[in-house]
Amino acid sequence: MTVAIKKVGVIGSGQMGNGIAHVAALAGFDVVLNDVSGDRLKSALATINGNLTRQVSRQTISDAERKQALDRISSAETLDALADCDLVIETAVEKEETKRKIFHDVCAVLKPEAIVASNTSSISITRLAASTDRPERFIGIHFMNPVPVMELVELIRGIATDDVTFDTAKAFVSKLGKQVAVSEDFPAFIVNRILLPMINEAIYTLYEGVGNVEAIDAAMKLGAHHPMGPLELADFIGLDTCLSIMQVLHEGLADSKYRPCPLLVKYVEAGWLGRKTQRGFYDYRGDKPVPTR
Ligand SMILES: CC(=O)CC(=O)SCCNC(=O)CCNC(=O)[C@H](O)C(C)(C)COP(=O)(O)OP(=O)(O)OC[C@H]1O[C@@H](n2cnc3c(N)ncnc32)[C@H](O)[C@@H]1OP(=O)(O)O
Ligand SMILES: NC(=O)C1=CN([C@@H]2O[C@H](COP(=O)(O)OP(=O)(O)OC[C@H]3O[C@@H](n4cnc5c(N)ncnc54)[C@H](OP(=O)(O)O)[C@@H]3O)[C@@H](O)[C@H]2O)C=CC1
Repeated sequence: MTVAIKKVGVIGSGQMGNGIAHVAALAGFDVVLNDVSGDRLKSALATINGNLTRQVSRQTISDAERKQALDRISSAETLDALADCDLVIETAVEKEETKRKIFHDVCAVLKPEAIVASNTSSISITRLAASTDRPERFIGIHFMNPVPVMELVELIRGIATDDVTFDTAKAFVSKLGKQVAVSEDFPAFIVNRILLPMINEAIYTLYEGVGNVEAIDAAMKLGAHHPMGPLELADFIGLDTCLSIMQVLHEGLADSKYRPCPLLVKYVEAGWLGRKTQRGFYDYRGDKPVPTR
């Protein structure tokens, strides 16, 4: 059994939030996009319009569909605007305390039957669910970046998630035209349990001087046919998010093989978070990315 989803709230309008709002609106859902920053919301709407326009120019959607999708998205700086949502997807920064505060505040305004989901990359769904008034209607819906392009969404049940919530989330993901992979609730789930240690190892390879940025990325692109090199991908994901995921793996599985590379820590401490701050393993401020090591 599923419940009807018509209106979707998206909390956090960064790269994942704008992608989730984009695909949900294109699939016919009404969307309320929330962020603490009005500037972020403006730039998220501009990004969504840019990505939709590119889809029009590639003839994957019509201009009328672009306009309808944009009309379905409203933006809000406060959580009150999410009160009549049937499903809310939190996709703010990968910090457990921030997410817990958001769930506390949003549950206070939501109708009791609304489903609450997190797009967390790594944090325990059971633990996040326990910070809400509705653990049975809480679930992990984990999209991949870039959301409009990637086919997969991981679904993660917490210990209390009920069948209706799971079936409704599954139907929602399939209405977006994406495939589901079901993961048990272990640190970083499936994709990031495998992908992030690989990225962390690439950073150790750089840290130990085995190769420079260009050599490491070229090796994995040309030698293993990865679409992006691991350092380019780390910059794309965001180095703060990469570090948070490694910390969750390290703490949650208590195994030294997940120790975040000190060089990753240093980049994050410098505020060099990758593409979103224009500097990470590459410097994006010029015409083309230049390696920083
Ligand atoms: C951290 C987590 O919790 C989980 C994660 O998400 S881990 C990250 C998972 N993602 C990846 O591993 C991405 C790896 N990279 C890739 O697959 C590819 O490099 C890529 C799809 C991002 C770009 O592909 P590309 O062939 O180099 O570029 P390009 O030809 O310009 O783009 C391919 C398509 O993606 C679209 N695209 C590229 N970047 C985009 C973006 N940021 N947003 C929206 N669409 C985008 C392009 O418009 C293009 O669409 P069409 O095929 O309809 O024309
Ligand atoms: N990057 C990736 O490849 C993937 C990330 N994820 C997960 O998605 C989530 C978001 O990641 P991503 O989009 O990359 O991060 P970004 O840093 O791009 O965006 C996060 C957004 O959340 C906003 N924000 C912070 N606090 C709040 C709050 N209290 N209420 C509302 N909005 C808030 C931030 O605003 P401000 O900047 O003003 O603080 C920012 O706009 C994380 O949990 C991440 O792990 C999942 C899959 C892939």
